Amino acid sequence: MIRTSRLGPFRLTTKVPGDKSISHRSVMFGSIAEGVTEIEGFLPGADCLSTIHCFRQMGVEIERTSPTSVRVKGKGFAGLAEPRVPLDVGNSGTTIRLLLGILAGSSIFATLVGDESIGRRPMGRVVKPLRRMGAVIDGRRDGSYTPLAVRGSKLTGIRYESPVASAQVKSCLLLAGLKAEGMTTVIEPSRSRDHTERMLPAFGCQVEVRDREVSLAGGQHLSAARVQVPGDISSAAFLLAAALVVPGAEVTIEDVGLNPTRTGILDALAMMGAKIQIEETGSWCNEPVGRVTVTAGELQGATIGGELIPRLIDEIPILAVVATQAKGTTVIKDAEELKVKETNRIATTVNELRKLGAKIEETEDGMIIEGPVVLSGGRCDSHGDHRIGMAMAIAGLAAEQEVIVEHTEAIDVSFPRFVNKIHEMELNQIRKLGKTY
Ligand SMILES: O=C(O)C1=C[C@@H](OP(=O)(O)O)[C@@H](O)[C@H](O)C1
Ligand SMILES: C=C(OP(=O)(O)O)C(=O)O
Repeated sequence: MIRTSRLGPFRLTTKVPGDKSISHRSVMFGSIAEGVTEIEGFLPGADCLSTIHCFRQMGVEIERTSPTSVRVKGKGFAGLAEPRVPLDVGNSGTTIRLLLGILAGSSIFATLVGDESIGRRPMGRVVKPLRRMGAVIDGRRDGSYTPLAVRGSKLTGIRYESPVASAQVKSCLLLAGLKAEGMTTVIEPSRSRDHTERMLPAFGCQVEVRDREVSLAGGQHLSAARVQVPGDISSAAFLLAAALVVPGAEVTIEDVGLNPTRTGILDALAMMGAKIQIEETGSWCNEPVGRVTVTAGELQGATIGGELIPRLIDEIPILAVVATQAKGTTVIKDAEELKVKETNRIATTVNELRKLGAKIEETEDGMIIEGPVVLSGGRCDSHGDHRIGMAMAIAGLAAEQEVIVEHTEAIDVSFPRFVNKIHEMELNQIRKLGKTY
């Protein structure tokens, strides 16, 4: 459980834990590469630890040399050992979908299970195209849901027009494509995060990107790399949002990933009139990195939809919190994908924010929020969804009464020690004459 209450003006300069998407990929690619991959800035969140656990069960030696440093002794694709027990992906959609792509073209048999939430998430979106490549996969409801079983087999490359802009679908098929005969191409309706395309070249693979189309040739081998993981912009979003719901606040996040396929949240906040300064300071393993500062100020409602959605998909719950403090109507549309995340995030965001006094309506493909409102506060629940838990805790910083968020253990999935950042904000309140404003 986390309790938060209204904050006075504060200034905070901080860093956030490593990017979840990049941390997963660094362990996966390192495991199927030849040689030793060294990862720095790894996210020690539950999801990425699930990825480590799965590869250890396939005989890969993975050493955690510090809480955020990982050494992976790669086995090459062919070196993966057949796991004797089901691979447990926990709560992680990225782990299961990318792993399916790796296993489909392997020479082993494996079963995949996850928690109750994973059991509700659609797997047909990767199982169906993988079967077209020749994969042998079975599972509950004809492979639409976990538990799943994969028997590695010979694959052939395909040209696949994905109906959804999903980096998990794209990455799964590209990983299977590495073991397939011929070319594999994935075309997306709009661009999803491109970490796979950026990281594979660092591991010695050639990937061709043309607008919404990504291709690679089968039969390529990966060789070990050094990966420095930038801070996760999706985690930073919660702290930046705090600067927008607390009058007089300012938050700076350093060393955060600024990959344009991930910075949709900064664009959306700018559309709402937020004062944002972005400074790119470098490139880590083909990923732009920098510093972002958000300063409190008046916000207006905006319409957020279309190609922006895949670039901020995980940030929509916190965007909704910010929208409660913006003047006018905010419409979030084209976001049906939210229904198949850890929870149905349209329903959980709307229901939980309403408990705190927000004016918010659910729609078929998103939500409509009216602001500004003074949130009343009260009791709400993460429903086991890390992003909902954090969004509600940040809402509490602007509420009249205390906000109590239940089931916040889930936050460890992507942002261990999130609550310490709230304490840092509290400690950094600007004090005048011994009073806290
Ligand atoms: O590829 C990834 O690392 C991710 C892709 C996104 O999911 P979809 O591909 O299902 O959109 C995102 O929501 C998830 O947090 C991480
Ligand atoms: C949807 C998420 O992750 P995953 O799909 O990997 O479970 C998330 O982190 O918000």
